[in-house]
Amino acid sequence: MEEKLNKPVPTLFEWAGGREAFEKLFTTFYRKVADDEMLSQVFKNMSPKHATHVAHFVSEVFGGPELYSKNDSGSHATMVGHHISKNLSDVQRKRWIALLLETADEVGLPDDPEFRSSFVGYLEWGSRIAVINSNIAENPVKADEPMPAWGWGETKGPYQG
Ligand code: HEM
Repeated sequence: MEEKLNKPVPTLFEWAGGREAFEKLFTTFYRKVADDEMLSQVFKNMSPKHATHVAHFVSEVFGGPELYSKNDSGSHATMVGHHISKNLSDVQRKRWIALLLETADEVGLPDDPEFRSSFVGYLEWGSRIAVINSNIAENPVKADEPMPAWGWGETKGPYQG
């Protein structure tokens, strides 16, 4: 029992496979987005760096290195700023999540119940906030606010086994 308690807890970033895993996930995903009847319209102006930026943002939120806030010179406010006034709908949000989860299976992201529960929890949380922010005209996040952080949450992790 003691030994189990002393086991180091991996971050979601580490558990998922690190930077490479997130870059593969989002690069594959945004390729699918470009071919998707509904989402291709929403992302018609995305930059060639979009997939990498989102991969870096999520990596950092999941406990990885400061790939978005340092390497990409981004911040929580920068990310939120990209959604302001985009007028996203809940139908688009649901399609975004469905396609991303399909891609997660395709690229072999860990499929254990605990990781997937934390992952889906984050996507539900983040995507709902993105839709809310997309329907307001001013960025509510100040430039110096810290990046969000996401962990294993209430499910606890398979690392305990
Ligand atoms: C957890 C959820 C989400 C995260 C972490 C996220 C993250 C990001 C980031 C980091 C950017 C900036 C990319 C760059 O620097 O090039 C961005 C832009 C954007 N996101 Fe999201 N996003 C989320 C959900 C969504 C959803 C659900 C939608 C729509 C269905 C959406 C639509 C957009 C659009 C339209 C842009 C701007 C693209 C452009 O440059 O034209 N996002 N997002």
